[in-house]
Amino acid sequence: MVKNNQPLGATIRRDEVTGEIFVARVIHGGLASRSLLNPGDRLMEVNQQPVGGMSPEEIIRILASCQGTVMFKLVPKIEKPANQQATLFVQAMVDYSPQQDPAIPCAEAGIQFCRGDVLEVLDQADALWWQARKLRGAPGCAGLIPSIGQLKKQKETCWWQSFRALSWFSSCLSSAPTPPYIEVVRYQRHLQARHRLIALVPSGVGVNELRRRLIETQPKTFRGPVPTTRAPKSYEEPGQEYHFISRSQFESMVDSQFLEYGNHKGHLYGTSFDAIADVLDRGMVCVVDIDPQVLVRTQELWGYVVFVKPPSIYSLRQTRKNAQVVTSYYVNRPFKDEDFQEMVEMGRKMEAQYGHLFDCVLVNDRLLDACVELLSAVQRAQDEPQWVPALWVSPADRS
Ligand SMILES: Nc1ncnc2c1ncn2[C@@H]1O[C@H](COP(=O)(O)OP(=O)(O)OP(=O)(O)O)[C@@H](O)[C@H]1O
Repeated sequence: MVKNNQPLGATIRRDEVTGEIFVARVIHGGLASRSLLNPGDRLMEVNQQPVGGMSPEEIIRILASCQGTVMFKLVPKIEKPANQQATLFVQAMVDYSPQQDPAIPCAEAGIQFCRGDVLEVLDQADALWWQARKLRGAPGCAGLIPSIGQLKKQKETCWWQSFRALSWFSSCLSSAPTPPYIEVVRYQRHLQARHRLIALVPSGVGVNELRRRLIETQPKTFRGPVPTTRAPKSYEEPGQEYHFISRSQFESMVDSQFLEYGNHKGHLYGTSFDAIADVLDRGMVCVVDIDPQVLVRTQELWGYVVFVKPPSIYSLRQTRKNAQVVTSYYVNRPFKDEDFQEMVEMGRKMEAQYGHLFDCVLVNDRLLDACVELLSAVQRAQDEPQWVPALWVSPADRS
């Protein structure tokens, strides 16, 4: 229901048999809920005009023409619906716009959300349309969001198709498709608990440099346990960013021990479970760079995923003037414009495909700024309360 273009925070429905008009739902925190309207109340009159037998559209027209106070005459529903469900917090894995969803009963009552938003679900009484509010920004009124059941029904809408594309990628590595929402809880790591694994997702834009500098700032805190077959550079200390091993040693580890491994510019690199566990068990923070498809957001690793994104081509030209790119022919050469275009394009594609898996997006523009930002993101991940998947935390540990 809308008056003077302002939603009243309620929807109505007509009983097709009796023609009676009922309040269908009342949005939590909206004007109608403050006026003590309840779902199931029978609407008799609006400003003394009987509404029985009218269509909902006619009633909305009456409301739209009302000036000042609106008086409803209602027959209240005898038993009030008790919302027994505990509040649920979910993190959206998809973008959603009610204006583009043809199935929503009232687009004005819906809320728009983006991947990564945390939503407080206040009402799940309707199996198809839940009421929720976004936690980011100023606390607003609740709105309708599709329930998980409703999302499953809506396989053909545009925004759902983009979600299916995403879940296809994730399913390359996990057999379960990505759900549209995951239940999350607020969690503060105990001081004695293992640190979260820090996973930097590269898009060819300086992840190695950032990882190296992070470890260098506090070598007793940060460690990168990546075995590699390449030779150490003059400034690299074995065991800090890399373990330098022979190809035959590497190959003997390949079958069982790696989360991910591959050939990069002629050398083998890997991320092994044991090496990560070793760093974490020493009470240090383990920092790896990893392909976004590798599942590190698990109960074992508590991965905190930082996507390192390129700035604009203009900024790349400015900041990489003196930088060298290592080509696949083992030659260092200055960056070219094609390299920058490739970085920007790669960053755009990765964000579109895997954005729902990133805890933090960091733009590697000016190197020192990016280093400071990375350090503070890593500290936040370890020391501040975080929304994490509910599956990771036992009920006794939830705050
Ligand atoms: N913000 C920055 N400003 C200037 N130079 C940078 C910046 N970030 C990285 N570089 C330089 O760019 C070059 C490539 O960086 P790096 O080797 O870390 O890239 P990478 O993302 O790991 O690339 P690849 O995935 O291809 O190995 C290095 O010479 C590095 O010093």
